[in-house]
Amino acid sequence: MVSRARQEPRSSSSSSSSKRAGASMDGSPAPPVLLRAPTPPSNSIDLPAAASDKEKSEAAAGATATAVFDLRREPKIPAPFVWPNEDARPTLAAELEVPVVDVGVFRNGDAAARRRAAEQVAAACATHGFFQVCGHGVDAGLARAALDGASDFFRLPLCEKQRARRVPGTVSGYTSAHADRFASKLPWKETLSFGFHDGAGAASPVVVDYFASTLGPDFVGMGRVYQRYCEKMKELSLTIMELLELSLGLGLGVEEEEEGCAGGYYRDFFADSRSIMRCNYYPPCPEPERTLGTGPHCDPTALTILLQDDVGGLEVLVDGDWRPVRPVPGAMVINIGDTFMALSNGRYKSCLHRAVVNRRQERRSLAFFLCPREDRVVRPPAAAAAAAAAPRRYPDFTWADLMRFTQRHYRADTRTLDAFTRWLAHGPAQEPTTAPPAAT
Ligand SMILES: C=C1C[C@]23C[C@@]1(O)CC[C@H]2[C@]1(C)CCC[C@@](C)(C(=O)O)[C@H]1[C@@H]3C(=O)O
Ligand SMILES: O=C(O)CCC(=O)C(=O)O
Ligand SMILES: [Fe+2]
Repeated sequence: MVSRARQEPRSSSSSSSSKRAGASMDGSPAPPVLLRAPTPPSNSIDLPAAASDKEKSEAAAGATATAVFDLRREPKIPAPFVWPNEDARPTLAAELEVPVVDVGVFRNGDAAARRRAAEQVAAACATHGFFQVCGHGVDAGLARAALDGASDFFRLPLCEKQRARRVPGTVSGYTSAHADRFASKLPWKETLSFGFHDGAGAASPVVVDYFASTLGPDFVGMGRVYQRYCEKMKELSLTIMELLELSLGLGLGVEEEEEGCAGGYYRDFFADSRSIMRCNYYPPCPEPERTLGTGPHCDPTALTILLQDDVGGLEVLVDGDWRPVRPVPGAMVINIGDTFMALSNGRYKSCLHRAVVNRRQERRSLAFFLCPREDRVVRPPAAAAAAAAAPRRYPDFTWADLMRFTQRHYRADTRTLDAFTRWLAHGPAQEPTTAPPAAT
């Protein structure tokens, strides 16, 4: 039996000192706190096809209470957090060699440097779909403030965090282990998610407004940190879109390239993006080898920019093995999502990844998910199909449809895009027409 020992995190960490997981104030095991479930929305979230009969009968019976787990007080992991061995397979020790690409060349480099960066990205995206970026223009102080803001939020008492609890059917808000959505394979994490968009559609700073309206005036400072952080994330996303276009050989003409002018199909496609910011908080876990912080999945979104602290836990599936992605100080992790895989007509792959937890240290990661405006039709540029001389791999769809699919019908996992295209062919017809869940 292969040892199931989970790799312990790297020794040094700027994270807070490790806390004993699971001990309540007097040391006795703390029962999960049961709160009455919010009234299910009219179009309640269907359980994924793989849901057990028990889950479906509970849903049909309109479960009257939703367990809310305070993950810092569980001495052993409750049954719903135990994942199948296939998902929680041990980690292969070898870290994944992920190129660190200097994207600063898109602001001040020469065409040759941009081409070299594009070659690094093409090599990564043709295999595991992950690369890291430096020269991203995000001030180290802002990155630190964003990570520390996550610690400050998640250290709040559960009742305070619950003031921001997720609105059913949307991705916005606070959740502890998604216990409000799923009955099994619960992830050992808490998350806080909110939408970001700027430009013509935003009369005021939407992230500041979200924190002020959801958590109150004491949280305006935290909102300002994430407002600024999201603005820099969007800027970086558009630079990476240029880089991806160049790496796919769809790039700007030679003269535009020489002039380094911004533009291109993908950059324009996301100019009015409406993205999702998610703060992940992974408490220390009493039985890390039996659960997962985030289960195996491909991101349904277009691009993910991940800022992780130095604890480690992100893993990518490569040739059947789970390979750690080591935190590189000052760098950010980039991966392609399902929506960009469709935009590249399948030339770049949305790759399987997961997050593992450990006994001793909390871990924080900030994921910025780039998403198109809800009603934009996701369709690859003609050149993408022509260049690959391949037929269209995916049908036209809107992000609103894919978002609704992941929030109301299907738990994003390893086969989301295939399940979605099948649902598109049969599903929406029965779907009551409802406005897409607002990401903000
Ligand atoms: C559109 C989305 C759904 C999830 C957040 C995201 O913005 C992009 C990643 C998705 C997710 C993290 C994939 C794994 C399963 C999931 C349920 C989770 O563990 O949080 C997914 C997110 C979701 O809230 O549905
Ligand atoms: O926390 C991590 O390292 C990964 C999280 C992730 O994949 C996600 O939130 O989509
Ligand atoms: Fe992810």
